[in-house]
Amino acid sequence: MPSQLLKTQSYVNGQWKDAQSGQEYQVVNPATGELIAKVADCAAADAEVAVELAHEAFLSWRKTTAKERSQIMRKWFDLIMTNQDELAEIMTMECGKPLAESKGEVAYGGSFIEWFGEEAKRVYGDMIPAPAGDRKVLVNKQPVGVCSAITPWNFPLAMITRKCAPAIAAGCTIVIKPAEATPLTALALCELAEQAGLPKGVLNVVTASSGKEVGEVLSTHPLVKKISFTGSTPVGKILLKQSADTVKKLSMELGGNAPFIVFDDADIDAAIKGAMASKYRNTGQTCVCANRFIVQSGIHDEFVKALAKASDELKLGNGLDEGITQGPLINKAAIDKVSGLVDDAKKKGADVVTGGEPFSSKGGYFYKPTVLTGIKDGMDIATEEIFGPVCPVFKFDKEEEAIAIANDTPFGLAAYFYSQNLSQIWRVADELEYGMVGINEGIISTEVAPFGGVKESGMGREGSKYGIDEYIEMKYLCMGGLA
Ligand SMILES: NC(=O)c1ccc[n+]([C@@H]2O[C@H](COP(=O)([O-])OP(=O)(O)OC[C@H]3O[C@@H](n4cnc5c(N)ncnc54)[C@H](O)[C@@H]3O)[C@@H](O)[C@H]2O)c1
Ligand SMILES: O=C[C@H](O)CS(=O)(=O)O
Repeated sequence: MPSQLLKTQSYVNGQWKDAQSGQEYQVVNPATGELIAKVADCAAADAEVAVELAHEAFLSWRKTTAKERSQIMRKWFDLIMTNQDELAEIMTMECGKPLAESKGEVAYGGSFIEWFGEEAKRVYGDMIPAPAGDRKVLVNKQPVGVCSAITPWNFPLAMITRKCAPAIAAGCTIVIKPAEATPLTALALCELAEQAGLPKGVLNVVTASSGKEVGEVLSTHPLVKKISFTGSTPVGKILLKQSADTVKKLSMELGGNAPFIVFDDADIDAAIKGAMASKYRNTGQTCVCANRFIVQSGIHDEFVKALAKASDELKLGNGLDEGITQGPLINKAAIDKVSGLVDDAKKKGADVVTGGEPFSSKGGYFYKPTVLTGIKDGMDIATEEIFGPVCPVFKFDKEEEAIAIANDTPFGLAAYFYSQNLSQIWRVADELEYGMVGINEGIISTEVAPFGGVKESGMGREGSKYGIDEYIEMKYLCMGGLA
């Protein structure tokens, strides 16, 4: 187990701190159930101190030049990539994803620091042609102030850097509460930020066994001007309500229910490749995983057969072991949720083509890769975000049916479809009510593109040239009295 980067205390104002209460909580490996570490279990008082110190740091950090911020961020990115293996090992131990996926996430998460370190130098204001000769009209862009972030367990590094990178690049400071299940990767990031020269109080991580108490401070404290949340829609709604009294700037990256439509003319090999990549990434535990397979009747049976065959070839086990391509689910509650959805579907008439039950392994929370057909309205799996390695397959005949099924959800994060007909591609891309659409591609996330959803999948965008705007306020200056 890597020692240099393994930290178990909160990181506040450049110091490693126990919770004021002295309380700790256990972080366990979901593949084995073994204890990895005991971590500071902070509460409201710890979060309040972090916010106040982040505010103090903001008063000086906002006065640094974009170039100074950019140079520190570049060093931080370089250190993350130098420590990629160690960070990946910590990540796999606490969240279970196979080591190769963890290494990929380190590079993906690091790319937000690299990207926004560059974007820092391109936050341009405006000089607007004035409506009268006695004045100048300008727009000045300034950092929002102290930000807070609350993040999920499934991408323990990337969901943090996708928020702290634009915030820090813009000149803000930030207080982060990582998911209770995966605090160690977040704390390791702080160690590397300190080595890169990030001043104290700019990046702060407050660990806690529950989000409620610390989250309440981070969503109501008057010194916090912006909250960025990534997680489930129900929790996002709680934070939206809690943030209202102080009218905070908001970014919400919430739940998904991605349709994966396959038309008769699709390249079936490409569709299977995309389906496997999208569905089984992080053992089906990502917000953009294909959640419903909607397959045209002409290609349905061939697609189902190929999907089941590829699913059977996945190798379940401890993500640290060689050749493992499917890790555990994050905890017992996740196993119970996925089992409940599959059992409900079976009871209501779905057929199990492969899988359909937990995979018994000592201490770990494993579920067999599963393909179900005959999915109908009324089955819970037809509407719920599965967050596990299960492929429910709907069959359709006409294009408009597929679009209606795909859009029939309160969610609107990612959608995918496979077709080789250009007119159909433009028609379907226009009609899908989602923030992001993969066309003949199952893996679409990148730091250069705007990531985010519509409807109850959230608001705002992360990454891309748009991502830094979430941490900027525009100030209009009218310079009058000029002869
Ligand atoms: N849209 C995206 O970019 C994106 C990315 C990753 C995950 N997700 C979504 O996140 C969910 C899975 O992640 P999860 O299980 O960690 O989600 P979750 O909503 O249960 O927890 C997310 C974070 O919120 C905190 N939290 C929980 N209750 C809280 C409360 N009352 N007040 C304040 N904070 C609270 C948790 O401690 C955790 O840090 C899925 O719905 C997935 O779709 C979305
Ligand atoms: O789970 C949600 C993440 O945002 C997925 S991704 O890493 O951005 O594709």
